[in-house]
Amino acid sequence: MAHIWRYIKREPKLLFLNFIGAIFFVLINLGLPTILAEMINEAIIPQKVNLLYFWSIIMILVIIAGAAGRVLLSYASSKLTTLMIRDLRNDMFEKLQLYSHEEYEKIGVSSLVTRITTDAFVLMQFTEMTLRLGFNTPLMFLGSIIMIFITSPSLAWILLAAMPFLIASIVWIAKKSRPISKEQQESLDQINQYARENLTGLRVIRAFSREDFQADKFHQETNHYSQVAGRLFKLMGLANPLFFHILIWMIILIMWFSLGPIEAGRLNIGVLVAFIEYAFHALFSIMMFSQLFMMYPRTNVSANRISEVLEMPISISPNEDGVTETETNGYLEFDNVTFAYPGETESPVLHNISFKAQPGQMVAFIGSTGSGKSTLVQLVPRFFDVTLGRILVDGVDVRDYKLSALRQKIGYIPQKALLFTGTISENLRYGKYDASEKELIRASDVAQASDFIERTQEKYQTFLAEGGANLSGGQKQRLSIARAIVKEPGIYVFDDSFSALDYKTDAELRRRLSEITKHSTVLVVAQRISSIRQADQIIVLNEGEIVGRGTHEQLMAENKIYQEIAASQMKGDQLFKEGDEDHA
Ligand SMILES: Nc1ncnc2c1ncn2[C@@H]1O[C@H](COP(=O)(O)OP(=O)(O)OP(=O)(O)O)[C@@H](O)[C@H]1O
Repeated sequence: MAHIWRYIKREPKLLFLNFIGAIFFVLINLGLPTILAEMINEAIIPQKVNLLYFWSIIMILVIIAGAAGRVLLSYASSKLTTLMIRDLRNDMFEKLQLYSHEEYEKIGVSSLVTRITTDAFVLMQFTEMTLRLGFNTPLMFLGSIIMIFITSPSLAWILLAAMPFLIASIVWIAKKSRPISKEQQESLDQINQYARENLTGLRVIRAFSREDFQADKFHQETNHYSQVAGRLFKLMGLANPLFFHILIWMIILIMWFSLGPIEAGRLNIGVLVAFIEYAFHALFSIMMFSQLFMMYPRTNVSANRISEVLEMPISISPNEDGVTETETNGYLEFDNVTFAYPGETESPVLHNISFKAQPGQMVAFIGSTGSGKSTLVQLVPRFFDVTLGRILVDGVDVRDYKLSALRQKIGYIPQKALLFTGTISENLRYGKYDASEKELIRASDVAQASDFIERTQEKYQTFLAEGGANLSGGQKQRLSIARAIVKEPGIYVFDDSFSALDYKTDAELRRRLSEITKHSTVLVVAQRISSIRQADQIIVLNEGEIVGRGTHEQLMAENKIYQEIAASQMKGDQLFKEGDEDHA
């Protein structure tokens, strides 16, 4: 909840206006019953028409002034709230930009989306209500109590008797609603996750005809949500009738106990009406305040979820004061690296990995699925940090770099090509926003992408739908490779990025790539031996350990696992035949 204050105190002028509006509103409302009492006693009962006009005009003026206070209050509270939610969401987004993979995995992407949207909205609603009711209802309550003791202290006990009932009901409802609110938000996370999975995996779902299965899962969760929401609504729905019941009983008691004093001439009708109004205001203030109180548990759940996002310790800090300049560019060394995924320290996925690579060289990684190839190359741009050992880039431990400077040196091409909504040229300039048209064309040429780009009507201005959905898998991969080439990095990391290319394109791309990477180090994770056979060094991984290293020829001659991989991909002589074609 400290977040709310942190944001709204940034706007002291609006906060002041809010306060003034609230005070104004309270003073006017406290004045009205007294004016009404005067009107009844002096004008209505003695039937003095002139005085009736007089008091009516006073009353209208006071009501208009009250409305102005209310407008001021609404303006200030809504403005403060919208500014708060804007800044809060921006801060959450900025924090998310700093998250490493570990933090994303801890909370989960769907939950993060709910937190930045729905939870922030819950906080916004609560803040708006607090600003609107938080000041004036306690003031109104205190003012009404004072006026009650001034107008008719003998009846004040009725109000005091009603209050414990009211407060007990509010506390009971608030207590009950807290766990239900938590369940509701968690169910919303789940709904988000199913919706996300369904939308991103639409083709697979259709190909396997699993629409009904997915729909069932979704319906089950939405049913669960509606049950939980129903329980919450019921509880909240109970509040108003309960409160009004207490109010009505209080008014009946006031009437009952005022009969005697009126008969005896100790109380007049005007004062009785004012008293009822003040008592009503006092209890109504508690009721309004209780809305905040009852909303608090739900808001608290959302506020905690937001705090978790904002206060999450970042495992890989941006290291703003780290190294930014090095003498060389592209030297890489893994020095006895062991790595376990966060929370799985007992079972490392990489063990004692050591190798060196230098500009102009290509180092390739091959091994069975799950042997740790992708994990290994992802340690270079620090998507995760090593558990033991160190990784040196240009002689400096990657942890000592300013993170952005380290990543600037690396052109990472992921397994699954991801493009952004926008034109092809915007996508290609992603790593170098000031790249010239010529640079884009050259990179696309090398990446074997220019052919299909040239065939499109708008060429480099062709608009790509979300994630590049209007392109084929191979086209996406080629653009993703071209994007890295535009950046001209010292180290290229191809994380199985040739898998969607046909053999011919793959071979041509590697040939062109070797021309432009004379001064860069190239790391390649591959499934196909044909993609890496000309590498200067091939590292064979098995269960996270290096079980062989050398050139293709050396490994074919002496490494059993490599031979098995080769045999499983194609018959030996076929492999050599294709290799010969490659060399030609
Ligand atoms: N984010 C993660 N959290 C925990 N374990 C993971 C994570 N990513 C991968 N692993 C595990 O690490 C091991 C190595 O995975 P990795 O993706 O590096 O293998 P790979 O050799 O690249 O496989 P493939 O060729 O199938 O892509 C696997 O056992 C995998 O289950």
